[in-house]
Amino acid sequence: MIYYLIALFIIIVDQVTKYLVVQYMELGENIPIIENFLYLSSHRNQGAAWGILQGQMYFFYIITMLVVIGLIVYLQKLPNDQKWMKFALSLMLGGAVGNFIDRLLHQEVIDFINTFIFSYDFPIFNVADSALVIGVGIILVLTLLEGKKEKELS
Ligand SMILES: CCC[C@@H]1OC(=O)[C@@H](C)C[C@H](C)CCCCC(=O)CCC[C@@H](CC)/C=C/C=C(\COC)CC[C@@H](O)[C@@H](O)C[C@H](O)CNC1=O
Repeated sequence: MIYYLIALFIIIVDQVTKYLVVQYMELGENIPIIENFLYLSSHRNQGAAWGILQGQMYFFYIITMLVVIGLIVYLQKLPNDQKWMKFALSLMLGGAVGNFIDRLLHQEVIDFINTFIFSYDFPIFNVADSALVIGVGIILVLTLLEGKKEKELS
């Protein structure tokens, strides 16, 4: 149950930050937070990561629905001792729903976090994307650790 509250928290933070960007920033406006590293840039994306599949909303609705159903089934099935795994799934659930709301309401996703990682202009993203990527990252680490443990045991 707590995991749905985490997902809900992610959705609220995601939607509130997007609301503030829409309300208080012009499209294309750039606000430097840390020069040459972190900027707030009001941006819209009709696609997925790196703007792939622009405008394919029905595809995104179907994929996101499958992702959300998969995450809920997995959250229900996993034993309660798998806290980190369930935490990662709840982050991804919140992220997927956050972007889904944008796609349903606006047929595009609101992005505003603009970072220059090693001077590479990484695509502008949002809180939902961050939750998704962190969730994927935690699952990757858990899987690697699991694999390592098995190797030591065998
Ligand atoms: C994070 C997944 C993208 C997110 O997927 C979603 O919504 C899911 C729930 C539904 C999609 C329809 C299906 C997944 C597509 C998978 C994908 O795309 C490959 C992703 C790899 C990933 C490694 C795990 C890289 C990460 C990139 C970025 C995130 O950096 C933090 C750049 C984000 C910017 O391009 C920004 O404009 C994107 C915009 O906000 C819309 N966001 C989405 O479509």
